[in-house]
Amino acid sequence: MLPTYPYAGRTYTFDPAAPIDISLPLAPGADQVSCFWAEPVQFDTIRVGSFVGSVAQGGSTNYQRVHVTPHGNGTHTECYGHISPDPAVTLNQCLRRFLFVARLVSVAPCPQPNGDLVVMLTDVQAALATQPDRSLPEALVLRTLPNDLPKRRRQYSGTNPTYIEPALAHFLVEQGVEHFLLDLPSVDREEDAGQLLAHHAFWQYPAAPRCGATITELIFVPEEAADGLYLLNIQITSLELDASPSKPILYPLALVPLD
Ligand SMILES: N[C@@H](CC(=O)c1ccccc1NC=O)C(=O)O
Repeated sequence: MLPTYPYAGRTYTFDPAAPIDISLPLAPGADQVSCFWAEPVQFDTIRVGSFVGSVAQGGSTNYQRVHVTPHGNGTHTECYGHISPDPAVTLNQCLRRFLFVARLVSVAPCPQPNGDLVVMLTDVQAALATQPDRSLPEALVLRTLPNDLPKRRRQYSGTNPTYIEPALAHFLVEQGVEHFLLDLPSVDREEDAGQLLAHHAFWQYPAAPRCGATITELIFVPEEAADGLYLLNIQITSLELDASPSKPILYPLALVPLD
């Protein structure tokens, strides 16, 4: 028998043995996704006296230091601490739940007169309208089209990547979406003179900060996942920082028919 999860007055089942991992791996080297001019991930072998933290080099154990840039090296989740001067606003304090109902929606960005590619509110609304149940749960996963595999390794820095229309962020707030996940480096334009309009809109910062709300960037949603409803598990590290490398996992939700 499969476990059930309640949503909107109905009961859904999911299969814990059928996870869809929508995170990108963090690995050393230049062949990994990268944005905002981050240095590649680096693992350094620790040496203390005669000890070497490498079994391959004769040590008893592998023992390495990790050099990682959460916003630039791969899938990461952030809280409004990303745009606040307060160092106490950390993701580890803001994110207190880890299981959510999510809707996956796929949308192509729209070329703008200045050449920018932008995911527009009306296109997200149109994509939602094609789904049998249009309701927006507490999480929205945005897959941009085309969903090409090179996206998993793209070097985004200096390429003016696709971003979202701030009106889309406002819409998500109105709809009560607390967790927004997308396969882009940022919800905002790479270079916008520090405006970060969509970040500010999504977190309602500084007027009324949505403390529990998170944005997860640089996900990759495999083709096998169809648009629809999922159970979403967001796993993070307990770093007391505005952001953490993260591992979002989707489980397809199946509606249990009423008898
Ligand atoms: N667009 C911003 C920079 C920015 O958004 C940013 C810079 C470094 C690391 C992450 C960033 N944004 C991520 O969402 C600016 O032009 O100041």
